[in-house]
Amino acid sequence: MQYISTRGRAGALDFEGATLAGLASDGGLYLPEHWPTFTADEFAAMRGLSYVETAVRVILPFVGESLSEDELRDLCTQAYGRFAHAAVTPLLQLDHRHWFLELFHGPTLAFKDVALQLLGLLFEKFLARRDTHLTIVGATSGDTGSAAIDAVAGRAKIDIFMLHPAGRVSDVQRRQMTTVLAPNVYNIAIEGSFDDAQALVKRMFNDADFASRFDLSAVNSINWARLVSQVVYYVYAAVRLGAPDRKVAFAVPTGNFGDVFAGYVAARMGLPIERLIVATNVNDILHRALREGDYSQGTVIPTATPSMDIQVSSNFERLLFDLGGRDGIALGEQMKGFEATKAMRLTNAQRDGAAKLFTSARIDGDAMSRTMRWAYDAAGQVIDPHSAVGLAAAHQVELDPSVPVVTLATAHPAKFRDAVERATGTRPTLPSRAGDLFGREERYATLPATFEAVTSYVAERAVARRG
Ligand SMILES: Cc1ncc(COP(=O)(O)O)c(C=O)c1O
Ligand SMILES: N[C@@H](CCOP(=O)(O)O)C(=O)O
Repeated sequence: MQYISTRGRAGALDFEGATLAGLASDGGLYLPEHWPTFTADEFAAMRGLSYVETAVRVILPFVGESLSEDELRDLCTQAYGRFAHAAVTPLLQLDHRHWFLELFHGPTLAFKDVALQLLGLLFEKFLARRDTHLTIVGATSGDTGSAAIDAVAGRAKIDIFMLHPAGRVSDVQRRQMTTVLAPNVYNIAIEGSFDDAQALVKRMFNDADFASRFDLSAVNSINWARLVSQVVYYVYAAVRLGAPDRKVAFAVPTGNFGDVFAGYVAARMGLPIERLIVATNVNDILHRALREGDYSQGTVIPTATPSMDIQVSSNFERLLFDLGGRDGIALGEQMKGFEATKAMRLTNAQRDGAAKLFTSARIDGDAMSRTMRWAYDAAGQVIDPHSAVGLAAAHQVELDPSVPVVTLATAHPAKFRDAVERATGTRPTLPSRAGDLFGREERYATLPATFEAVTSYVAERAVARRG
């Protein structure tokens, strides 16, 4: 399997190359050159499989020659062995048609662990084959950072520089990152928004000298290897609810469009998905894009769902590429226009293609809080604010009532204790696997959101680490 760039000018890479590169050299994102598919019988045969075996079946067609089936099984066994639930991503029934897919049983209590536990191991495996020392630069609105740091802390051939927006992540999220004192971990609080942090990261990749000098790589969902492991839980949940004989809908709390794009990939692989409901908070660029074709960047508004406070959704580019006939040169022009003006209109092909599978809903803070209370009173569940945005959207969108609707529960409520307590009166406690977060020393730098400040910070430390 080869991977091609959404902007059509970078050379194709195999799975190993695309994983290590992260972002393509033309600024585009990698996608497989074609979508592997499963037959209905092959999906039906997955009903009895464990999470690890489902992961092996789903991911194997994407890895090509980069990993043997046994190597992949070994990595998945290690990655998902660290989850606190035997089902890895269990399904919980909320009422007669709504389900919760709990994705937060990993070490850092958010869905990011599903992908990053595996990605950390993939990096290690691939680096053992080469004489390369990777410098990971990443941007986080709270959850990717802690999951990535947990996955790579202490690994010999990797340094990680993680940018988060200062003061805009929860205290638990920040401490999960900043109390990891491993010598290869650098946390940077950026005086700006997540979008500023993400733009700085992309600019570092687009600076060819800087990127090659330090062998940059990515842990954000711009890295294809992040997304492929997220496809697994769509399949795992859907076959348990009757797929392929029955269609299933998914409601996905969305920010960078990575998680819901993994659902799109599952659909392209043949999984019968009735609808993918894109749930945004008031930072609603995706809702406007899907409803009106207007992809224009607004100012980020801080909310009680900080991980979704995003106004430029990186993975939307992958969807536009796939829906627009995979014309990388044309998409490259469209994206350049967006980068220059902060606005773009979707083409008719992109809008019509998206409308076949996606529906969106914009959920404000009141609706989010009401849904947290509904989950508590009606279903006896304390849920996190991001998952509540997804569930509110699942309640709002009209669908055939016989279709089960699965909301992706993307974080443990204890990560957002203040918001949960405000909405429900209950303060969730941190599971013991989070450790003594509040008794540990924190370490991080605070920097202005400028390219010069961040690159000189990274360069100085990356040079020192390489000796
Ligand atoms: C808890 C939580 N929910 C939802 C999202 C949005 O997911 P995505 O960025 O893949 O759209 C994030 C961040 O990515 C998150 O951390
Ligand atoms: N919500 C994310 C933002 C980064 O998204 P990613 O999926 O591209 O890593 C976070 O928690 O950091």
